This record gives sequence, C-alpha cells and structure tokens, in this order.
Amino acid sequence: MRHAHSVEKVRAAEAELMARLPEGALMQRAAAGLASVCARLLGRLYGTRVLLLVGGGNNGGDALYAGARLARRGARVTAALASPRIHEEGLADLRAAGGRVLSFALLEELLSTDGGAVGTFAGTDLVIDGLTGIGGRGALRGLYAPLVRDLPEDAAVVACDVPSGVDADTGEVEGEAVRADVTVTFGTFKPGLLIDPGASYAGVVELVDIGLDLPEPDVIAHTTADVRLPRPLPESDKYRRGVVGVLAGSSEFTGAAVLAVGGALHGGAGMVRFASSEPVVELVRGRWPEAVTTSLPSDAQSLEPVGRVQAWVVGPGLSVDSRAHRLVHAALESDVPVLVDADGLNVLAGMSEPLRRGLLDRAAPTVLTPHAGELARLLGADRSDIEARRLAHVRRAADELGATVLLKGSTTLVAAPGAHPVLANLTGTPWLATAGTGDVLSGLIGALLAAGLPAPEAAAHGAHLHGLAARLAAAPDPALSPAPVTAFDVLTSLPAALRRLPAPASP
Ligand SMILES: NC(=O)C1=CN([C@@H]2O[C@H](COP(=O)(O)OP(=O)(O)OC[C@H]3O[C@@H](n4cnc5c(N)ncnc54)[C@H](O)[C@@H]3O)[C@@H](O)[C@H]2O)[C@@H](O)CC1
Ligand SMILES: Nc1ncnc2c1ncn2[C@@H]1O[C@H](COP(=O)(O)OP(=O)(O)O)[C@@H](O)[C@H]1O
Ligand SMILES: [K+]
Repeated sequence: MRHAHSVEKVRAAEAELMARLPEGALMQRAAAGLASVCARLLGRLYGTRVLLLVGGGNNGGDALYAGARLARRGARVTAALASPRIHEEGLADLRAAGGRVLSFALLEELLSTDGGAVGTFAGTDLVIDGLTGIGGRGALRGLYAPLVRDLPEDAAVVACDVPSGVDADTGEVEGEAVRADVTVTFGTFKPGLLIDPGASYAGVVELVDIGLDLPEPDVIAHTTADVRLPRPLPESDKYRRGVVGVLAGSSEFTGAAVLAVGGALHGGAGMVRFASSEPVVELVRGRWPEAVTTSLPSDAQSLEPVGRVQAWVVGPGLSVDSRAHRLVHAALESDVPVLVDADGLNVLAGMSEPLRRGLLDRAAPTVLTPHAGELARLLGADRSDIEARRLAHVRRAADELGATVLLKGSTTLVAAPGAHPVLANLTGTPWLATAGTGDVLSGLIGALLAAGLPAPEAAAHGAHLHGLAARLAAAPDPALSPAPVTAFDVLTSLPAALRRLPAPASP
C-alpha cells in the first residue's frame, strides 16, 4: 500500500524530526537518497554530464547536495541557478566538490537569447529537477518556466521530491511542469504524485525513507497484493455468494446492459438478476443465458417481480425518462447496497436538491460512479474544474451526497463521506478510455457489493481489477506493444486479472 500525506502533515513531521536531529541531517538523508537513485540510473558516473535545476528553496538545497555527491564520484555537474537566492551551504558544497555553476545572471541572459538554453544544455545525460518541491505553488514563474521548456530531450530527468510545476497536495498543474522519468520523493508519497495530471508528470516514483513519523494518510493507493476478495467456501451457495440486480438499458441503449451484466457475472456474483424492457431483456438473455431476467413493463412501480438481491446496480444505458426515474427511486428505496451509474446519475442530477438528498439518505451503502461530466452535473460545477482538481471534488461529492463516490478518469479516485483517506487507483490505462468500459465497472462493483464488501472497498477493488483487466487485454504479452481494447475485451480479461490477486489464505 502506498501512503501519501498533505504538505501540512509532511512539514509538521519534518519539524518534529528536525528538532531531534543535528542541523542539516534531514536534508543530507534526502540528498543521499536522491544521489543514490541517480547513480543507479546512470550506471557509470565518471564523466557523465549532470545538470541541476536549482530553485530558491530547500528543494534546490537537496539537488545541490546530491549533485555534490555525484561530482565527488566523478560526474561533471553543472548547477543552473534559477533564483537569485540559493541554498548557500548546498552551493558551497557543490563548488567544493568541483561542480560548475551557471549563475542566475548568466542563466537569465542565456534564456533571453533566441536559442535559449537548448545549445548550452546539449549533451546532458541526467537532469535533476530541484526547482520546487512541496513549497511549489501555482504556475512556474520567473526563469523556472523557460528553463523547463529548454530541457535537453534525450536526457533522463529525475525530479527531487515532486516534479516542479506539480502541486504536491492536489496534482494540479497550471502551465509548465517538469516531465520526470523518475521522481525521488522523501518520507512519504505526496497526493499530487498519485493523482492526475500530476501523477503523469512524476514517472516512476521512488520513496526514500528519511525517518518521518507520520499520522494517517490523506490519500492511499493499493498494490495488487492489497486487493483481497471473498472466495467461495465449501458451504457457499449462489445466494450466499451474492445476488446482484442490474437495472439497465433502454430502447436507445442496449449494449450497456449486456456489458453491465457481464461485469457482474465476471465479478463473481452467485447470481445476476436483470430487469428491463422486453427488447433489452431478449438481448441480454441471448448473450448471457446465466442471467435470470425479468421483463418489466415501462410503468412498473416496484422491483418485487425481479426477486430478492443483495445489491442493485442502476443506470447504465437507462435513459432519463419517467421509467428511469421510477427504477432509480425503487432501487434507492430498497434496504440493500445500491450502485448508481451513468443515466442513473443523470436522473439524480435532474432532481430537486431536497428530493435527491432524501433518496440518498438511506441506511444501506450507496456508491456513485460518475465521470467528470456526470459529477459536474451532480454538483452544479464545471467539468474542466473537476478534471483539474479531482481530489477536492471527489471529497466534496462524497460529503455533500452522503455516498461513496468513485470519480472515473485518468486516475480514478474513491472517496467516502467523512475524513477518510481517498483512494487513488494506479492500475488505470488510457486504453480504458473507450465507450462501454464504465458499464463493465458498474456491474463488477455491484458483484463485490453483493458479496458483502464495504462500499469503499468494493469501489476501490473494482477499479483496481478493471484497470488490471484493461492492461492485460491491451498487452497480454508485455514484450509486445499494447493494442486498443474494447469494453468486451476488458470484460473477458477480468478472470485473468482476478487470477493475479493474492492466493487466499489456506483454511
Ligand atoms: N524541511 C526539511 O528539512 C526538508 C526539506 N526537504 C526538501 O525541501 C523541500 C521544501 O522546501 P521549501 O519549503 O523551501 O520549498 P521549495 O523548495 O519547494 O520551494 C520554495 C521556493 O520556491 C519558490 N516558488 C514556489 N512556487 C513557485 C513557482 N510556481 N514559481 C517559481 N518559484 C516558486 C518560493 O518562492 C521559494 O523560493 C521539499 O520538497 C524537499 O525537497 C528535504 O531536504 C527533506 C528535509
Ligand atoms: N485517460 C484515461 N486513463 C485511464 N482511464 C480512463 C481514462 N479515461 C477514462 N478512463 C476510464 O475508462 C472508463 C470509462 O467509463 P465511462 O466514462 O463511464 O464510459 P462509458 O459510459 O462509455 O462506459 C472508466 O473506468 C474511466 O476511469
Ligand atoms: K522538484
């Protein structure tokens, strides 16, 4: 499991530790960790050209001390000083180790010429980005932005603590930011390293332990070893394994129903009950003879004819007509966990606030699985703002709507109401961005809810498996290039993803 802490918590833990350590000891731990990752990346240090991007804060100090360590082992290190105020002891150490310095004034002049710094930096093997770390705020200013634009294309880039230009708390990127191959982060992950857009700038993140004593994390990310699902026991029967009810599809959208039912079947449900209008039922029955289907008249008021279930999934391809409203109401008025997706969310977004609040105020858990557009409609917010500030919006949504909210997109986030850590799913892949994959996810999470997993876990584990399945579908052979996948490919790769989970403990 990866833990990420807010800048405020990191600073408090650093202050507490620094009070107990000799002056400068903590920065030396960070610099030693950074230098050792760089040395490992370079392989041979003697004669290699290392460029340090040095900002005015302690992040620049880390880079200078790491550069001095590499210079002492034979690297040719140049520090580009991007601020008039620089960590003095770090700079003195680099100079003492034989490092070269491109002063602020020279750098300023260089960056203002036509070709910028591109020619000067040519031939660099490794760039260490020490412009900003956890103290970086807003778009890069001053020389930082043009410097980042002029980085040599074929050099490896290692970011110190956080890629400069990425907000450590949120992953927001306003304007220019360093695209790192590796980020060496200190003490704990930062939320911005796990959440897009920041996560996609960070490359591979390596954690260096500097001995911080940290409280509860703000964001967590699971590895596959953390995903533990209930397995059928010898005394299991289909009812005990969990019955999922899927309410999906309309005359307009039929495929969504097939995909959601498939997601539930592959997610390990003991039984899937499916209800919709007759043409959709016919299609689902044809594709999934395993599903128990019910044709509901369009004016059906109750879900009683469908039979008992342990969780409902409502919404994929449902449309937003009066029938869809009745189905969303009926599911949410039940006493079992409910997952609302797609048009189910649009139905909720179209309701008056008190009516929606009343429906979502239920004793059993509710999971909402919006993408940014659906969440924008639910919160009355702007879609692009949701995409830029995913963490703040998913937290707000969980609190305001009183439900577990899974926000889909380039990094899927799961938040539960209250001050719990938000989960960031790391298995996603842009290959998932194809129509219908969301329907597979809703069926899958429905199966996990029916199996009795708590809502945040069902959502988190569902997202993990879904991303893993997409990766396996896109690149079954890791030695070969990935190929585009369809939602159906994701569905049929779910068993392969499930086989990657840790083996159950022997009874
Ligand atoms: N506090 C400590 O003892 C330790 C801190 N460490 C390092 O110190 C870093 C934090 O240091 P600081 O608090 O000095 O902060 P930073 O070094 O991250 O940044 C602060 C500096 O950047 C400037 N700045 C911020 N945003 C900017 C922007 N958008 N454009 C241009 N300039 C900008 C500020 O004016 C200030 O000069 C950590 O990320 C880590 O690398 C490590 O050495 C571990 C120990
Ligand atoms: N850029 C991306 N990178 C990774 N995953 C993505 C990206 N864009 C979308 N996804 C994932 O693809 C799926 C799409 O779901 P959704 O938007 O509901 O589509 P649909 O309604 O067509 O099924 C979600 O699991 C989402 O997290
Ligand atoms: K940095």
